[in-house]
Amino acid sequence: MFDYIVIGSGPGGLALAYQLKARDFNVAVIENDKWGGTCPNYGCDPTKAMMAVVEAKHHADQLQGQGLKGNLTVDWAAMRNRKVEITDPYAKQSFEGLKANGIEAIYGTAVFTDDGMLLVGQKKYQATHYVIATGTRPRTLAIEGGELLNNSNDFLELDELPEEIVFLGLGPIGLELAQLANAAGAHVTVISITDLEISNFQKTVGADYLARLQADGINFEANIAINKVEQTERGLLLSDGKQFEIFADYAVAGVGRTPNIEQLNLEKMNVKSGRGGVIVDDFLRTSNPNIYALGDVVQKKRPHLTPVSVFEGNYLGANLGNENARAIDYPVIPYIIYGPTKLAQVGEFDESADVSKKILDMTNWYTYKRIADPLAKIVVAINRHDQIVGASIISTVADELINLLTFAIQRKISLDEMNTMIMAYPTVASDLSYFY
Ligand SMILES: Cc1cc2nc3c(=O)[nH]c(=O)nc-3n(C[C@H](O)[C@H](O)[C@H](O)COP(=O)(O)OP(=O)(O)OC[C@H]3O[C@@H](n4cnc5c(N)ncnc54)[C@H](O)[C@@H]3O)c2cc1C
Ligand SMILES: NC(=O)c1ccc[n+]([C@@H]2O[C@H](COP(=O)([O-])OP(=O)(O)OC[C@H]3O[C@@H](n4cnc5c(N)ncnc54)[C@H](O)[C@@H]3O)[C@@H](O)[C@H]2O)c1
Repeated sequence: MFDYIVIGSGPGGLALAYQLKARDFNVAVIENDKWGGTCPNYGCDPTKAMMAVVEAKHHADQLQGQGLKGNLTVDWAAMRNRKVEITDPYAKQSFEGLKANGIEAIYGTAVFTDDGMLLVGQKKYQATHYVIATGTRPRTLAIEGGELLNNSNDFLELDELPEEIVFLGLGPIGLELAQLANAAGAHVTVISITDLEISNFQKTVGADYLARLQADGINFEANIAINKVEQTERGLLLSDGKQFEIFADYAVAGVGRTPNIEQLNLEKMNVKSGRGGVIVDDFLRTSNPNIYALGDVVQKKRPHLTPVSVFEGNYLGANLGNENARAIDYPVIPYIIYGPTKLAQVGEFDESADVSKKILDMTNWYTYKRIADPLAKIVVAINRHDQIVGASIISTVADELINLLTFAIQRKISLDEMNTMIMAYPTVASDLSYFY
């Protein structure tokens, strides 16, 4: 009998398991795929390991004729092999880490049984409390020939890069994978079911971002709902049943993710769920008092990101079994779409009498001139206390700047306070006081 069984060994489940173990609870983690979950095996880490190569090429391209000579090319197979070398050891290390820390690591698919226990293979396990941390998987499209579409996992495993690739979806998966394929020499088209607008980002920087990708050679098609995929002699044929048709050697659906809940038998345990996943309250409790849920598998408005799952894991790790548990209180959450140019956003932009918004073109600031960044822009929202409350950035180094602004927003740092600090120059941090 365990105190806690955590179902799913992703970043959220692991953060929780280690915290509970440190509090001397008897803990088990169950995993039915690669230890460590989506982020290190199929998500953040593999994509960003490959993106590092693409970023280096773009940086060199930007300095062509300004001291650098000679064109660089991206070698897909070598880039993929590097990704494998970096990320492959993680699953084993993750499993061994659990064992070394006295956490029971059980391999197999967990299914709740009628008597409130968990069945994994032929064996039953019992705990006082269970935590569902089973994440999501790629969403499939229920269209004719939908099985001919690949997903992000398939794409990242490709040994050779097909020549003509179509991506469906204008989310981070479609946009990031399209940039990897394009940089490695494929002819890439991204098909959006909506207008060409990146949702949740400030419009001006979102439009700049798409223009950058177009300038890099990616084609975009807007307001097209693909409803049929066929295998033809010329390759895959994707069509919308009206006028639109496109041939491709390979097609990837980046159309969102589906919560991993069907296998669990949640109805038996009276755990309520919706289309977005398991329903929880502000204490991450499900409708069953003995079962909690965290991470991507939870139906929530907040973004599905590794640091959010870890935050929830840490929250439960500190609060489970604690009579004075406090409701979860999320900080502001930064969000990035990666690429050689990054799009990053944090905070709120609701303009009111209290909040004003300004757009600064930073392209000619020394920070960006030095690295020959072709476009650097920020939208900042400032309140009447002279505190930054929102920031939306496009630049090569937006991933660095967004975290500093996250800190400034979360800590409510005003211009006066910012000016009490000295930042190393020239860095993105040395520009911070210019945003007020
Ligand atoms: C291509 C891609 C790129 C991404 N890039 C980023 C990024 O740059 N930055 C970022 O912050 N986030 C990124 N994400 C999102 C990030 O990977 C997830 O938010 C994060 O992994 C969620 O963690 P989790 O612990 O909630 O779930 P997961 O990491 O999904 O872990 C859940 C685990 O539960 C297991 N499981 C499921 N059902 C069962 C069962 N019945 N029994 C046993 N085990 C089960 C699964 O196999 C899985 O290993 C990316 C995702 C993808 C797909
Ligand atoms: N940089 C990052 O942090 C990062 C990178 C990759 C993935 N992720 C996470 O992975 C998750 C999944 O990403 P995603 O891009 O698949 O999902 P998403 O939900 O962000 O975007 C899905 C896209 O698919 C489109 N779409 C929906 N139905 C469609 C259809 N029938 N045909 C064509 N297009 C359709 C939507 O309009 C949208 O543009 C997200 O939760 C995200 O947080 C994060």
